[in-house]
Order: sequence, then C-alpha cells, then structure tokens
Amino acid sequence: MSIQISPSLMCMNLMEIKQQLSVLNSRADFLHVDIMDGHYVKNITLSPFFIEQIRPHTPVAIDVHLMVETPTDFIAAVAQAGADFICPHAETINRDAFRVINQIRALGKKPGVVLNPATPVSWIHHYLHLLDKITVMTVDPGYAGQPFIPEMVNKIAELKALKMQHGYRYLIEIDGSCNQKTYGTLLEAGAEVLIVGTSGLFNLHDRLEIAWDKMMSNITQAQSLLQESA
Ligand SMILES: O=C(CO)[C@H](O)[C@H](O)[C@H](O)COP(=O)(O)O
Ligand SMILES: [Co+2]
Repeated sequence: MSIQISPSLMCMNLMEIKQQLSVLNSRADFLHVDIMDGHYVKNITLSPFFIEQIRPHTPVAIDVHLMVETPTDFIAAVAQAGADFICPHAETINRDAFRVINQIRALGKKPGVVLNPATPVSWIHHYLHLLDKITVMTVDPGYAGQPFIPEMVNKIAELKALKMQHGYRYLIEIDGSCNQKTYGTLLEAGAEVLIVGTSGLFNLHDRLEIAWDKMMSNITQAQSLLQESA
C-alpha cells in the first residue's frame, strides 16, 4: 500500500483557505481537522462549524481528531457537519469505549482512536478489531511545531506487527512532527498515513502547490533510501 497523506488544516493559512483547499483537493488522501476544547489540551483550534463550512468545497475524506474531555458531546455534531472518520483519544473513551465506537459506526462514520505518547497499545487491545484507524501521537497533543518523540517508533512497529498477525483493518497513522527528518524512521516502522503540519508541509513554501511538491520529493527520497538499505 502506498503512503497516504493527511494535511493538518489547523496549520494552513486560514486567510487563503479556499485557494489552499483547491490545492489539497487534488492531492490529499484525508483532511485532518483538530478539534480541541481548551480543557483536554490547553488550546482551541477548529470546530464542527469549520467542517460544515469546508464540506461542500472538498471531496476528500475529512478526518476529525477529537482532543476533548467528553467526545460524546462532539460526535453527533461532527458527524452532522460532514466528517468521515471520527477519532477520539483512547484516554477519553476507555470508560465507555464500545458504546462510543458503536455510536460512531451507527452514525455511518468510520471510528478511529488516538493514542497519546505515554499511552501503551495494551489500552486498546480489546477493541483493535473494531477500528478503521489508529493514530500514534508522536508529540504530546495540543500544539503544532513540537519535537518528535523517538520512543514512539516501537509503538508503530507494535501496531504493524499486530495488524499483520491478526489481519486487522486499521490504518496506522502518525500525528506530530512528520517531516523530512522523520519520514524514513516512520515508514520503516510501519506508518501508513502521515499527518503533515507545519514542519512537513505548510512551512516549506508560501505557495502550497510548491510546498506539496517539496514534501512529496522528501517522502520519495526517504522511500528510496529505505529500498536501497533493504
Ligand atoms: O493534533 C495535532 C496537535 O495536537 C496536530 O494534528 C498538529 O496539527 C500536527 O501535529 C502539526 O504538525 P507539526 O509538523 O508537528 O507542526
Ligand atoms: Co491532530
């Protein structure tokens, strides 16, 4: 399977949203929308209203990363707004994980789950088979522009091994500092979807189409180096 790319829209230039979306529409595999409540993480970014506004202007799957204390307060709203994947943090749903996953599926959406750097894979062991996507945070959640946490490489490899062993369907996605410095390590460990924010995409050039080409060339280079060393 070739690597899939999910630009993090909180990192885009919101003054140029229409033009930037048109660039991403023909290139991105997912659009990553971070929703924060100011409590689970001390920041506030995008919203269900933002999803509703962009939905008519993009055919790309919208993937919602819920960094909120109570995901059930947001799930119906983001589903109604047009989300395709809805991904709460495991740390916020383990009191009622099966009910939450069933709620997302009953709304006709794909359930994913996000793991903080300090949360082990064992936390989601009993519902791995129900998930369409697992996101490994490679930075602590809340902010763009943070340094990569190298301890996460083994977690990615663990999810890859479990997927191969049991035939699970979940996509293995990485969020945080996916860029030229980390692509090789992430791909080698088993990353399947890369969320690209400031360091991987938006800071590479003011013109997004040029930034995209630079990002793709960085990824291709990392893939070639891996193939050479295999
Ligand atoms: O969830 C996030 C932060 O909590 C995000 O998806 C960020 O936008 C993403 O990590 C930003 O990418 P960067 O290259 O690490 O700035
Ligand atoms: Co995110």
